[in-house]
Amino acid sequence: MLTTLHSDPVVATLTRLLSAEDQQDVVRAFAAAGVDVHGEYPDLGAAELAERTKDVIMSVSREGGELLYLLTRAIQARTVVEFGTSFGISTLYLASAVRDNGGGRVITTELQADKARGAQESFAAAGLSDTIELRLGDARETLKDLPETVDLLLLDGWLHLRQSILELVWPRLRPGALVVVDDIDLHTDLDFAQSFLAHLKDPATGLLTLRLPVHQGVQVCLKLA
Ligand SMILES: C[S@@+](CC[C@H](N)C(=O)[O-])C[C@H]1O[C@@H](n2cnc3c(N)ncnc32)[C@H](O)[C@@H]1O
Repeated sequence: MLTTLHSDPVVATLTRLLSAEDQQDVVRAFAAAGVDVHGEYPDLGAAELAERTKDVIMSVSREGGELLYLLTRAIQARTVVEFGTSFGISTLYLASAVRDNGGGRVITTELQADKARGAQESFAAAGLSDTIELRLGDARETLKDLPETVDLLLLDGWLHLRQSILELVWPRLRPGALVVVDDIDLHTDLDFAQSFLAHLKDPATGLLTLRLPVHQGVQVCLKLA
């Protein structure tokens, strides 16, 4: 059976984007942007950090993307929210799954305008524009207005904002919804990363959570009630 993920326009678009990422040295790209990924977590505002890294492709891995497709299909998600579009690679995996679930919407949000424009072009090339709503701006504003029920949330924007975005979207997440956090292994020595992980694991939060050894760690969480 041919899935949307394996259809020609989606394969061609993902191949183009992922090949460009393969050719990029991400550490050098960050350094060129004035951000030392091995140093302190950059003490810059979200917008300044997005501006400086506007040419850096920093997507989910291929395996991570396939995991997103699989999870979205498995729970038959029709409404998905993504924090951090970048060039739209993860969005293409999510939207392919939503289409194959019978249709719905991926609401994704990006702070940096050039990246958002590039992502829109890729969504059109992949034939998935009708399934994706890209909101340009700061997720802390753009995700305030959401559909009544959200089935899956991907947290892939700046690490220090993830807990506040989870809290913003939380009332909309249905029981049984999934929260997927990419790059959970990054900056684990920092306070905000530790307190976010502790929040995910705290039984009082109401999540069942597990780290999967995919790329730089993917934390998959189930909202229990
Ligand atoms: C790791 S990249 C996302 C990668 C993308 N999910 C993918 O797999 O292709 C993080 C992105 O989040 C964006 N971002 C960070 N903070 C944001 C915010 N507060 N609101 C909207 N976008 C934000 C950055 O500009 C950057 O493009």
